[in-house]
Amino acid sequence: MAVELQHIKEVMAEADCLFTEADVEAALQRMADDINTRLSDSNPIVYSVMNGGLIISGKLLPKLPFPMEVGYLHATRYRNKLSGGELFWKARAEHSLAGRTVLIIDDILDEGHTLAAIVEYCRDAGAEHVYTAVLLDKQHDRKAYPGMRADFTGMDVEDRYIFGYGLDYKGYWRNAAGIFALKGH
Ligand SMILES: O=P(O)(O)OC[C@H]1O[C@H](OP(=O)(O)OP(=O)(O)O)[C@H](O)[C@@H]1O
Ligand SMILES: Nc1nc2[nH]cnc2c(=O)[nH]1
Repeated sequence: MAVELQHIKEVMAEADCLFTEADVEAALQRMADDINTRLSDSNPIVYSVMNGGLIISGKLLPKLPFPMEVGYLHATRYRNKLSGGELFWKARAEHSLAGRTVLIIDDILDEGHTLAAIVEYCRDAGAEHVYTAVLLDKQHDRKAYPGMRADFTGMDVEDRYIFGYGLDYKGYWRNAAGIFALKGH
């Protein structure tokens, strides 16, 4: 246990800070301004994708001063590993989505399989409009389909293993107040 925690501490000590807390807060404000402009009259259901979407949603939602319902979905394909596998659903929507506008909030669009599956699930459940918001969009050519983007993106990030602001390293450092890249990855 002590060895593991020592490793977790070393990972942070050796990591590169790609975005500071101030950078992230500014990006969240830009996202909120954009979401306010486009969705304030849409009476949306806003879903945070657990676990990674937790911190971002908690920061973003108080900046959206319009009526909305809030819930969570839990789908994961990394499960504390550094590369993704098959999508595993832990919790699906509790609301009826028929005819509704849905906004999905997650921390990162990496290969995009997670968001693509969630969007498809919401559409199949009858949602009229499905929007996506991510703090980070990782820059590479391995997207689920070419040119894939979220409707609202905070910042583009380089193609490295990232943690902080909801993103984990082996289950740790979701609480880190900045966006960090793992040394050597
Ligand atoms: O674009 P993709 O390649 O599909 O990856 C993005 C997803 O990966 C992470 O979730 P993860 O499966 O690690 O679960 P977590 O949120 O519990 O960390 C992240 O929170 C996104 O949901
Ligand atoms: N923590 C973390 N989770 C991810 N899920 C998809 N890409 C990443 C990443 O770079 N870091």
